[in-house]
Amino acid sequence: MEPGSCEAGPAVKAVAAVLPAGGSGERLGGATPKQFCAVQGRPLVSYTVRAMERVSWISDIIVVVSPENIETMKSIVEKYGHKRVTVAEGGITRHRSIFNGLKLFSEDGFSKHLLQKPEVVIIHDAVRPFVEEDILLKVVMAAKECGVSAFIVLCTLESLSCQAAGAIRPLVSTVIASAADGYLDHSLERARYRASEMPQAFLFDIIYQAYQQCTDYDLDYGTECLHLALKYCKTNAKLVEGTADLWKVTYKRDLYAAESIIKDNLSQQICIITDAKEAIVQVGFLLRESLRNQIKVEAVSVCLSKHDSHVQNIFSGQCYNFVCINDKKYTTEEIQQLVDMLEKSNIPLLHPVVLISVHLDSSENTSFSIDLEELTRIKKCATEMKRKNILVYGLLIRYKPVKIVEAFVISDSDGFYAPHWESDWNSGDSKGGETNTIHISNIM
Ligand SMILES: Nc1ccn([C@@H]2O[C@H](COP(=O)(O)OP(=O)(O)OP(=O)(O)O)[C@@H](O)[C@H]2O)c(=O)n1
Ligand SMILES: O=P(O)(O)OC[C@@H](O)[C@@H](O)[C@@H](O)CO
Repeated sequence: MEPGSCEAGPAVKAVAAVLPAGGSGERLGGATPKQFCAVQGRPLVSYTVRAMERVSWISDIIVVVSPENIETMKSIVEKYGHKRVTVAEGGITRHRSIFNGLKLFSEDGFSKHLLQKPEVVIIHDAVRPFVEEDILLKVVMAAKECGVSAFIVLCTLESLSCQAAGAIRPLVSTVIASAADGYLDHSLERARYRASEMPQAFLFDIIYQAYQQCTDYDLDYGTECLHLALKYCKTNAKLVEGTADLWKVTYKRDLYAAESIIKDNLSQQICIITDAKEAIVQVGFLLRESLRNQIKVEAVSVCLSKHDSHVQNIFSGQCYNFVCINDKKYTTEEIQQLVDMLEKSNIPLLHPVVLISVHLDSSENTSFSIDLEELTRIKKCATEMKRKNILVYGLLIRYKPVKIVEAFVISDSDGFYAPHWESDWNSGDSKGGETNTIHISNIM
């Protein structure tokens, strides 16, 4: 999507992201660099790439890795279906890696992928997986706000300009300076200082020229891109308050913390799978709205067929709970097929996985024509799946064109429930255009 062509994106010609991922992770320990450590069976770097991919106005994502990890990174891109990603070769320091990533856009380093040179470039450590679109938009807009592309003029002006921005956080510990003898020299007034985090954003020409002018000392020992823009291009970055989840995975404890956050996020995700007719999908969307009202839903992807590429996404660790909607008569084959796919995908499952099989009945019957055999079959399936720690529920919905008539939930336990439904589903007629929703008021 062309950024700026819609209210969602920044009014910027093109935005790219450079993710430095070329480190060795010494402080974390272990043989595997932290960006490639598996979290829920998936490399940490893939979560950060995914976070950038979710932002439609980022046109190119450059992941910069050490030479020996180029192939590893390319296989991650392929396995998880990452798009808009180019892998670049890193350097011996973070600054050198970032510079190498930026070179892909310069005329002399023009990539064979014909990357579009960005007006604004985001720099974000690949080991900071919890980055959301709003902070990215804030730093990009802040970097753009002077918006003057007369870059050479600006760099020679004495006055500072602001074509850069960086996320900051309050300091947790006080910063002190130690004297040569190892004793306290002085401490800084903590309230006056902030921790520099990521993401950061720059007019591309600003940060590229800063790196070109960098001394080797800066490239080898520096840790702050904002400082380079100030030192070499007199560009004073705008500081943007970031959220607590922008932290960097540095030590083992950070990896454990990242794992529990990722688990919590993923356990909130649901995926609606349906290969039913359009009208049924409509009910699927109504169910989605009801679920949104009832539980915190991180992500929903509607797959129109089981062979849809979305399904591959699911089994590459994107979703962990499933709502399968179909209009076939109470089949359990679908449940078995999904469980088989889950087991074949050998992704580490968040337990328990919830699988709701929704059966829709629009027949004119006065009540559900489910017979005892069908009911027993669903319950038997649910009992078997429970041994695999997969909780299966059958949700039987009988609906008419304008309203839901009745619904039943079946689980492995004895008996079944009949939730009271107040459905103001007016089948999408033009009345007021109010959102159709299904309210599950309570379960008997
Ligand atoms: N030569 C380097 C060094 C670091 N980085 C990247 O810069 C980010 C932040 O750096 P840091 O947390 O220091 O990572 P490491 O250098 O791997 O960690 P350590 O210092 O513990 O070895 C990481 O995504 C890291 O992969 C990089 O691209 N190239
Ligand atoms: O110094 P490290 O390589 O561990 O991490 C880099 C950090 O310094 C950097 O990501 C932020 O402080 C913002 O510049």
